Amino acid sequence: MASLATPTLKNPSSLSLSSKPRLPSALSAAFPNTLHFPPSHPQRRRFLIITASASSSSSNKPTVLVAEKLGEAGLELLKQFANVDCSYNLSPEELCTKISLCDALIVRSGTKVNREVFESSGGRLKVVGRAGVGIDNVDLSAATEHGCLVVNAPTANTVAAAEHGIALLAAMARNVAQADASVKSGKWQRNKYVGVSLVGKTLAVLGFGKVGSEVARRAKGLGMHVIAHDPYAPADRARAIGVELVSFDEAIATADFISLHMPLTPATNKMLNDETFAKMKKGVRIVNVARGGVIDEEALVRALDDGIVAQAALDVFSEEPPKPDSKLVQHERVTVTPHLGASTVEAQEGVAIEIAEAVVGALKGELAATAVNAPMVPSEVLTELKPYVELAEKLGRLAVQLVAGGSGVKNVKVSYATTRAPDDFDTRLLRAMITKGVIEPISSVFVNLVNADFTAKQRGLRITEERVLLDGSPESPLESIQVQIANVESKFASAMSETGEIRVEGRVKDGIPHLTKVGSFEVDVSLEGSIILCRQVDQPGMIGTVGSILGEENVNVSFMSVGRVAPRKHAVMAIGVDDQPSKESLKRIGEVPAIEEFVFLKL
Ligand SMILES: NC(=O)c1ccc[n+]([C@@H]2O[C@H](COP(=O)([O-])OP(=O)(O)OC[C@H]3O[C@@H](n4cnc5c(N)ncnc54)[C@H](O)[C@@H]3O)[C@@H](O)[C@H]2O)c1
Ligand SMILES: O=C(O)[C@H](O)COP(=O)(O)O
Repeated sequence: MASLATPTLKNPSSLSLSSKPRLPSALSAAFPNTLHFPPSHPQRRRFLIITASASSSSSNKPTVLVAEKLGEAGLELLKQFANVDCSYNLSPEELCTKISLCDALIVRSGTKVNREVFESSGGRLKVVGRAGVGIDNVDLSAATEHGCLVVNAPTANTVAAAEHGIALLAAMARNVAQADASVKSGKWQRNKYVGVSLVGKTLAVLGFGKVGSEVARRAKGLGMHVIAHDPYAPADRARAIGVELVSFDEAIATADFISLHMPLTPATNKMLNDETFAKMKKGVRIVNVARGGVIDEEALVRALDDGIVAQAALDVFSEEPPKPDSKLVQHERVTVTPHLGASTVEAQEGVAIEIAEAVVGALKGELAATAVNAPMVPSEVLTELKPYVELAEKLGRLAVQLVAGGSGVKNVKVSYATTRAPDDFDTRLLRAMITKGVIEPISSVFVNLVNADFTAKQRGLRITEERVLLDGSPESPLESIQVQIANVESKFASAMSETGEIRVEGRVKDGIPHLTKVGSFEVDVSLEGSIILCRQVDQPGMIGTVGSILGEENVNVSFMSVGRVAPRKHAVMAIGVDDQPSKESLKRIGEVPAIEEFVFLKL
C-alpha cells in the first residue's frame, strides 16, 4: 500500500504535542497521598476523588474563604492546612471579588454560590464546601463546568433536623408558639388554644431519606401511624422502621399530618400546590423543615384560608429571610422558625468538622468525604483500580496521538474485558481518565474527575463503553482495556483495526500498565516514558538498527517488542524510551529502508 511505503509521519516536528506542563503521571497527580478519616467515626464513608491539588507548604498555603459562621473545631482543622479568611455577610459583589484569591469556599444555606462566583474565580476555586446537606444554593452545573468539586456535610445535622421537625410537629399541634405569645401579651386564653393529639394520627413523611426516616422513627415513638412516600427509598429500610411506603397521592390523601423531607430539585419544586392541596384531607397539618421551595407558598395561604390546611409549621422559606409582611409568616395558624433545623451546638460542631475534613482532603488532591458533583469511589476500590486508572489515561493519550491532524475526534469506544459483574465494576473513574487522556494532548483544557463528562460533551466527544464479560475468577477487576477512535484517519496506518478504527489495547502486568495491542498487531511494552511505534518488513537486525540510532544519542531504551503478522512479513515494533529522541534521530529511524512508517508518542 502506498501509504505504508511512504511513511505518514517522517517529520519529527509534526510529532510535537501539547507543550503545557504535565504532571509526572496522572495517578500521582490524582492521588499523591491518602488522607484517612478516623476509623471510629460513626457514619464515616470513605470515598476518594480526583481533584486538582494545592500546595500546603507554609509559604504557599491555599486560602479558604469561610463565608458563613462555622464551628470552632472546623476552623481549627482548616487553619492547620490553609490560610482561613472568615468573612461573613459578604454582598454578592464582594464574594465575587474575593473569590479570585481563594482555593476553597465554605458556605451554609445563606450564600448563593452562582455561576458568577465560579466565573469570577478565574479557575482558582477548586472546592466549594457546603457545611450542611442542601446544595440548592450552589450552581452545580457551573461548578462542574469549571472543574470545581462540591462537597457537603450530609450526616452531621440529620438528628438535629429530625428533632426540629418533631419539635414543630408537637408545637403546632398544641399551639405552643401562639399561646406563648398570647400569655406574654398579658392574656390567658385557655379555650382558644385547645390542640389536637398526635397519638393514633397518620403522619405522611414525604422524602424518606436520612432526616425523614429519623422523623418517622420518632413519630412512631409518639404513637403515630407513619406512612412515607419516596420514589427512591429502599422498602427494607422502611419496613425495618415499621413504615409503609405508599404513592404520593395515597400519602397526601390519607395523612392527618404531612412532614416534608425531600431535597429541592426541579422535580420537587412546588410539589405542594393548589392541585395537591385539593387532594388532601380537610384539616391536614403540614411541617416543613426541608426547603421552602417545595411548597407553593401562595397556594398554602389559600389552602389555610379555605380550611384545607388547618395549620402549618415552617422552618424554611422560598426566600430567606421571608418578607416581614409575608401573609404566610403572619398567618395566625402558621408557626415559623428562622431555618433552625441544623442549629444545635452538637450539629454545628459536627458539620464544621465534617466539612473541614472534606475541604482539606479535596485541596490536597486526594480525598473528599462527600463529593456532590463527581463520582465517588470507595478507597478500597481505588487501591485496586490504581494501575488501571493509569492504564486508562495512557491508552487515551496514545490513541489520540495516533489520529492524523485534521480528523476531528468525535467517537471513542472503550471495551473493558472483565470477569466482574456490571454491578461489581464501576467504570466512571476509568472513563474519566480515558477522557482526560484523549482531551488533554489536543487542548489546553484541564480535565479531572469532576469535569470529564462535561468537557467531553462540550467538545462533542462521545465516549461509549462496553464490557466484555469473561469467564474466570473475578480476582482482578480487569483483564484489559481497549480504546478505539472511530471515523478518523491515523498518522500510523498500522494502528487501524480491521474494522477501520484506531485501536490500542493494554493490560496491567505486575501492577504496571502495558500496551499489548496496536491495530491488529500484538505488542508488549510497559507504558512508561514514551513510545516509538514502527511498522517494518520483518527481517533480522531491525531491533539492533533502531537501538543503535537511539544509543548513539544516549536515549535509553526501556523495552522493545515486535508483533508480526507472519515471519518475514510485516511487523510492528514498539520501543519504550526514557527520553525524547532528537528530531535528527527520529528522521534517521524513518529513513531505515525496511521501516515503512513510524510514530513517536508521548505518554
Ligand atoms: N431545616 C434545616 O435546617 C435542614 C437540616 C437538614 C436537612 N434539611 C433539608 O432536609 C431535606 C432532607 O435532608 P436529608 O439529609 O434527609 O437528605 P436525604 O438525601 O438523605 O433524603 C432526601 C430524600 O428525599 C427523597 N426524594 C427525592 N425526590 C423525592 C420526591 N420527588 N418525592 C419524595 N421523596 C423524594 C430522596 O430519595 C431521599 O431519600 C433536604 O432538603 C435538606 O436540605 C434541612
Ligand atoms: O440543608 C441543610 O443542611 C440545612 O438546611 C441547614 O442549613 P444551614 O447550614 O444554613 O443551617
